[in-house]
Amino acid sequence: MKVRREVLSRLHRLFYDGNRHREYASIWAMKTESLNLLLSPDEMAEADRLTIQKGVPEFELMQNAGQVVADYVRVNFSPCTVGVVCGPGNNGGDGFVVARLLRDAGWFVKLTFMGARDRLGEAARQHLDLWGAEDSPINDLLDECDLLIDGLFGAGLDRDVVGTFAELIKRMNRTRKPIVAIDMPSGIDGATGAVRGAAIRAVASVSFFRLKPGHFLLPGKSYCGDVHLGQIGILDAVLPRIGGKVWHNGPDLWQIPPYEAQGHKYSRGHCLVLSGDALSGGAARLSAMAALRSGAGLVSLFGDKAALEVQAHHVTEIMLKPAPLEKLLQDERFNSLVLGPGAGVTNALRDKVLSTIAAQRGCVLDADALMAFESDPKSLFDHIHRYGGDNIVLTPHGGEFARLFGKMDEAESKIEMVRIAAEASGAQVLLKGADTVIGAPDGRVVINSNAPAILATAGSGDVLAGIIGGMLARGMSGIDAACGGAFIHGACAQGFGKEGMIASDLVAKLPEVLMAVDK
Ligand SMILES: NC(=O)C1=CN([C@@H]2O[C@H](COP(=O)(O)OP(=O)(O)OC[C@H]3O[C@@H](n4cnc5c(N)ncnc54)[C@H](O)[C@@H]3O)[C@@H](O)[C@H]2O)[C@@H](O)CC1
Ligand SMILES: Nc1ncnc2c1ncn2[C@@H]1O[C@H](COP(=O)(O)OP(=O)(O)O)[C@@H](O)[C@H]1O
Ligand SMILES: [K+]
Repeated sequence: MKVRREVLSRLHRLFYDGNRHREYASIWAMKTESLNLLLSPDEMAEADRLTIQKGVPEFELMQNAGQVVADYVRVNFSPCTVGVVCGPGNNGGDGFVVARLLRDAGWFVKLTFMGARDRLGEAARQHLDLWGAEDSPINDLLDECDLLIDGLFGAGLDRDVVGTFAELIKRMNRTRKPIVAIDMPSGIDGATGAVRGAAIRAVASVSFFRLKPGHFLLPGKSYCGDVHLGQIGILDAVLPRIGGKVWHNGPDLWQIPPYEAQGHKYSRGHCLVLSGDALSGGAARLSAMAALRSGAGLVSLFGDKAALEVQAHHVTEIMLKPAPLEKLLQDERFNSLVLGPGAGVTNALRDKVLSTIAAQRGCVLDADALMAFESDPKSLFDHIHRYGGDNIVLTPHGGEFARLFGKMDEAESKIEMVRIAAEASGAQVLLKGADTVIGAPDGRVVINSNAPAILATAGSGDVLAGIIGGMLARGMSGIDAACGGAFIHGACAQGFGKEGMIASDLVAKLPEVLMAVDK
């Protein structure tokens, strides 16, 4: 009898132990110098300043910046007449270098300088002198050139563009000629992606060292065209001093736990998804299928018996658990939950959310699970702070976000909004939309930019919640699961890549995408 108990206990350990919050080494600690790191214009200026302080001449940085842009132009365009429009600061300085290098390469180049020589910095003045040719009247340049280079404003844009400059930007856009922007399209705020008055619509933006949030946040992203990054001699070694906390999402940021040769279904977690009532079960079913396809070892729908009887007609691999949640939560193998899709805003749902948080399970709170707290969000946030939110992901769209976190200042960028929300709630906040921004309570923010507009279809958010639920079941932390989930969701839509996509097509694409992101 004793032996049998020991064997059972060993089996239990082998199968279930350590399953509940099995976390894989987070790779964020190594991300300070990642190429996915995004720097605001102020942080970028600081990187420049620190690099120059360490002995790299500004003249050389500017030369290299111009070289990167000129190389991009030479690779992507055939020799033609190029018009370089230079503004009053160092963005214009880069423009002088581009003009000279293309001229040296035998291209025909015109340049208009919209500033004053004596107000340029030393490096830009030297490069203007090296260019050394006559300024072209802007009308000639716009009429006669086939390709325009926008060197008006970059990281130094510090106010709305009005008057002559706004008019010039509009005229450049109206030519419908291809425009390559140096660093950022002039008029786009590099920190927020906002259009400051007027902005260049570029076919390409060539930037330096690290990209900026404005390259990926809307509307900025839609003004940038192809985004190209080049290295110009700014030192990675300055990055720890800058301490940037915003990243562009991609598989380098997170790791999906690998399938282990000796693994079994319980070692990949069991995800519980709350079913809506008998007439609203499709959303939860989409989440459940997405969680299972994302590699959770097991997925079960739970909820009212009447609802599960309807679900029984639709599901095969997914199990049905009519037991009350309190009872289910006594079983530690249920390590991840998805609550909200199609659930209905009720007090009962509110209680289920609070019980799940108190039981310290990984969970995704979506849609109705968020709206159940609309009148008293503090009770949700207090509970998360009390029991820990590392493995909790809130996935509001813009409307739900405003109702849960209150209307924020219009001028606040999505980055700041999400940062405030994640800190207030104590959980990861994934703010959905045409651009998706994810925040962790410690201030880390990740911008996801791979989602095509075909994702705006009924049920695609339910699939996202399910993917994240599956990732949590596999042992990823809340921030990794949220980032991984958003990226994979976008990649599924890209993989489908055509009109007519419905949410279940995303689920069908998951195996292919998971193979592709597997490292
Ligand atoms: N050492 C550096 O700082 C380096 C900077 N580089 C380039 O320099 C750029 C940043 O240079 P700066 O900091 O000089 O800034 P910018 O050249 O982007 O713009 C600053 C100038 O534009 C004016 N300005 C800003 N907003 C305006 C508005 N709305 N209407 C009218 N005028 C406006 C400012 O008064 C200032 O004269 C980067 O984007 C990059 O292209 C590169 O050369 C690499 C090295
Ligand atoms: N224009 C768009 N471009 C890219 N992604 C989008 C766009 N509109 C919506 N999405 C994405 O589609 C999903 C929609 O989710 P949600 O609003 O919850 O819809 P539903 O409730 O129908 O599932 C989110 O992941 C969102 O980021
Ligand atoms: K520019």
